Amino acid sequence: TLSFNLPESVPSSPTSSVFSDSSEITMSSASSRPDSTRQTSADVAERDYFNENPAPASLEKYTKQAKEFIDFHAAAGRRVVLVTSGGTTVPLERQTVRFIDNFSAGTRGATSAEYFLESGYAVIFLHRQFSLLPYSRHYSHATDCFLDFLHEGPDGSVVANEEYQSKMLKVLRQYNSAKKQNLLLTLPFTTINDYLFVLRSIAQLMRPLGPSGLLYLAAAVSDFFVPPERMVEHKIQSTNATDSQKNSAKENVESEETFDNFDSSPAVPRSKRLIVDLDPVPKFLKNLVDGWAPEGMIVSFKLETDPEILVHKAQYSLDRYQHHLVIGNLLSTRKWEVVFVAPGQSDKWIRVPRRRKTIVGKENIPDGGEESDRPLNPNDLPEGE
Ligand SMILES: CC(C)(COP(=O)(O)O)[C@@H](O)C(=O)NCCC(=O)N[C@@H](CSSC[C@H](N)C(=O)O)C(=O)O
Repeated sequence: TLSFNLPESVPSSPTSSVFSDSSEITMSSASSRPDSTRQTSADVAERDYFNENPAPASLEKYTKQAKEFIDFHAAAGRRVVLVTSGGTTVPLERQTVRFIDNFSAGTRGATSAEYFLESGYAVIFLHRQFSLLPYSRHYSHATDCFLDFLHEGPDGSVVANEEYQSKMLKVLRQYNSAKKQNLLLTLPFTTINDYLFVLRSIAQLMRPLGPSGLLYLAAAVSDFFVPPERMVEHKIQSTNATDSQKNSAKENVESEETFDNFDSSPAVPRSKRLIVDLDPVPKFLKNLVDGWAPEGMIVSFKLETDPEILVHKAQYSLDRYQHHLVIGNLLSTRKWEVVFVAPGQSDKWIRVPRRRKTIVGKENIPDGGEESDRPLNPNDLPEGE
């Protein structure tokens, strides 16, 4: 079983198993973090971002809910994990019609949250609105229409089909148990701005937990966004824009001038093209590790599509942010394998045996993975995955 062995200072409690596997990843509290007393460029970027972007309307409500949840479980001596899940969006208009999305169904986060709950954690599930949720993910519209699991009983009641009864009853009992014990708090986000404000607030609330607080960042987070001063109010027009719309869109057109040397499609006149000018999102992981939750246990995920760079990028992230674990995964094989990159430990690929369903499959979480020192060849995947 993979164990997050928390440092000695944490109250003794069973190690948590997140992925069932024979490997042992020991996470000890990071001791070599830079001096957090001096103002760094990350501090300046954080201050500017949160001063220049509007707090989401839900921030105060979610902060209150999270504080009550954390206080309740801290008083019970229970470990708390913040699981982030799903993709953040980057709106292109204030009255958003178009947006740039980051890929994520929420399967990784929702499944991991179930395992944390079954391992005795209290879970704050900060998730993309309408993405998969713990337990209900097994019956969500995204995978199977839940009505296909039901039929009308002889007395007109709604009955689960025989073949699904045992599994559905198990999931329902787990779900109701989590609800009854107040072990699961679900908070939705949509945009990158929602996500960053709420993440910062919750991470700061978790600070008193010290290493009993685990931050498990599985959300697919935007790296670029449209800053407020360049965000148009109304839907960007493709044709027949009124003068006022032309004027407001003019700001967008103006920015095209700076892209002259990118003009790679002369066939399409400039006025017909939409060239989007994005700024980088502050590298918030640095702020989180050094300032928001400096004593927390922090696990981030690194998503790549090129197997040649994944481990390097994961190691770079770990070296740059000095947190506890980076779980790397490739888009094409994310359901079958992940690589653990931890300080002072060799990289460890963990893979679901190909004869079984996926690492986050609906039916059977594998009772043991395979270890390897190299990624899967995407061409080796079974049909249909
Ligand atoms: C999104 C998936 C692949 C799960 O997929 P579903 O099961 O379909 O939900 C997840 O495993 C993952 O890699 N999540 C992390 C993806 C991500 O955006 N990672 C960031 C790092 S965390 S965002 C941190 C920010 N960019 C910074 O560096 O400060 C990256 O790769 O760059």
